[in-house]
Amino acid sequence: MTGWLASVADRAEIPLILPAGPDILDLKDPAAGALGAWAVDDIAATVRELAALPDRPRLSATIGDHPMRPDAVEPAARWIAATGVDFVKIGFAPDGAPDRCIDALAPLAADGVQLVAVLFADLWPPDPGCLPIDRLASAGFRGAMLDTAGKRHGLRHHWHDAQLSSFVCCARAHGLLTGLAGSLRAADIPALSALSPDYLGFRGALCGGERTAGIDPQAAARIAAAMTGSSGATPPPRPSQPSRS
Ligand SMILES: O=C[C@H](O)COP(=O)(O)O
Repeated sequence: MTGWLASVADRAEIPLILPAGPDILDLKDPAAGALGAWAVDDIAATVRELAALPDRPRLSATIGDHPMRPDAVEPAARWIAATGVDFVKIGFAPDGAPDRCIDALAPLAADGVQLVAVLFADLWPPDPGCLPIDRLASAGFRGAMLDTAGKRHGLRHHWHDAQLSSFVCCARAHGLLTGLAGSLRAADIPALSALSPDYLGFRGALCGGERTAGIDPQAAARIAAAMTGSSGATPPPRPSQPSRS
């Protein structure tokens, strides 16, 4: 069954999205770039706040947009991992030294940190054979997600569904969790759910179209309903809300 991920820009958005029941709450500041990072203190506070929630969503956090250099990427990932978040998301582009960055992160994965690679579908060729999936698996990454760095066009503008399906199959065959995102809309959900990724990721669609606008609870409810309709699943129980600070 395909789950869904919701990106939230700050702590104030969390009570707005929780009623929609995302499987993964993704702490990411869209105003600060494709993988804009939250302040570490805010991530750590959110980890603490949500720990007490029954059936809480898992938490992912992005490390920010960095050049593909091990000395930039590895310390940022280590810093975010120290917050205790469930998944640390790291962006990979073909320019620079993505392979060396992946290798530099292997010790973190060996320490038990669940790393998720975000591969930018508008920067890599639309062929899973060109992606470093083998290397990610060997380095101990937990997952690989296709997303877009630019937000003008959606994921399916850059990769056809057959190519996305190959990505899902290839990453899964390597034992990785698989995710698809990139300006996805409710209309994309049936076709992409049919490819059986582990999750679909959303931000813009939760804000009524503009990803730097705040979460719109009604738009979020529409995405939740579309996800439930596609999976045939029972809606998840409504979690209680964390205290605001
Ligand atoms: O991780 C998922 C992204 O936040 C998706 O954002 P987007 O729907 O605005 O492309």
